[in-house]
Amino acid sequence: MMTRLSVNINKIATLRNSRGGNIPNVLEAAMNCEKFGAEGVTVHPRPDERHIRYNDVREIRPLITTEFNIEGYPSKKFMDLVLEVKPHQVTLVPDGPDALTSNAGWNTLDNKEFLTEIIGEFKKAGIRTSVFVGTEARFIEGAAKVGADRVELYTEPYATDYPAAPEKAIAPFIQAAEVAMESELGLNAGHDLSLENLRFFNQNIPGLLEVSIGHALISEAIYLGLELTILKYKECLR
Ligand SMILES: CC(=O)[C@@H](O)[C@H](O)COP(=O)(O)O
Ligand SMILES: NCC(=O)COP(=O)(O)O
Repeated sequence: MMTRLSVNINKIATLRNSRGGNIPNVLEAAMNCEKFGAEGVTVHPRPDERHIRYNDVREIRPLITTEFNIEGYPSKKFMDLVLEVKPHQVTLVPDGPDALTSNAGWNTLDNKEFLTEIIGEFKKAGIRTSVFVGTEARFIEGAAKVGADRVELYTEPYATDYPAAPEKAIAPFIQAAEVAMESELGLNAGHDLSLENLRFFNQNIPGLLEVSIGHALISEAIYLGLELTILKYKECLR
């Protein structure tokens, strides 16, 4: 099965927010991602709404015909939004409110009770749950124990190490994928994946179901256009 590409459109919203007004239009961008072949749209609302806004999330939901993935820290406000909007998937990320961007996965052992309760709420609402984790086996196994359907591997360390030493960079992720499989968890991945490093990642990670990509993809679209950029990312996933 081919790995699905979910485009994170936070950066489109960040550009719009820099000026006020509605250029570029995030709703149009979400629809265009799907039109140009993305198999999903990801958003990551943050408490200060400096990227995608809560209301954007509400307005995008009815437009999505593929898969809608909402990522974020499960505060009360975030949970209420997700339960109202009912995306196909929610990805829980342990970011503090002032995080510049996501910079770590969950310690699923220390947060066992918290995550179990939250995942239970989303499960009751029929929303698939994914937990953002690093490559440590005990935290992936912990994600299964709190009831998650999937994990999303935090790929920033892979992206950083890939240019100098691809084999070394991928090794912990191959092991993590095996642990996820043994734990009967579906496998997603994201953060800093790009046209440079995506093909190698996908070729080497068994059972990869979905990647969510924003920063590099939207940046490349400035030069190539969104349609060609999405096509190029999808080629890396073949
Ligand atoms: C969880 C993850 O890696 C992404 O959601 C990333 O944090 C993008 O969010 P920003 O665009 O707000 O940095
Ligand atoms: N979950 C990762 C994501 O949505 C996008 O991360 P990035 O490509 O913006 O680093």
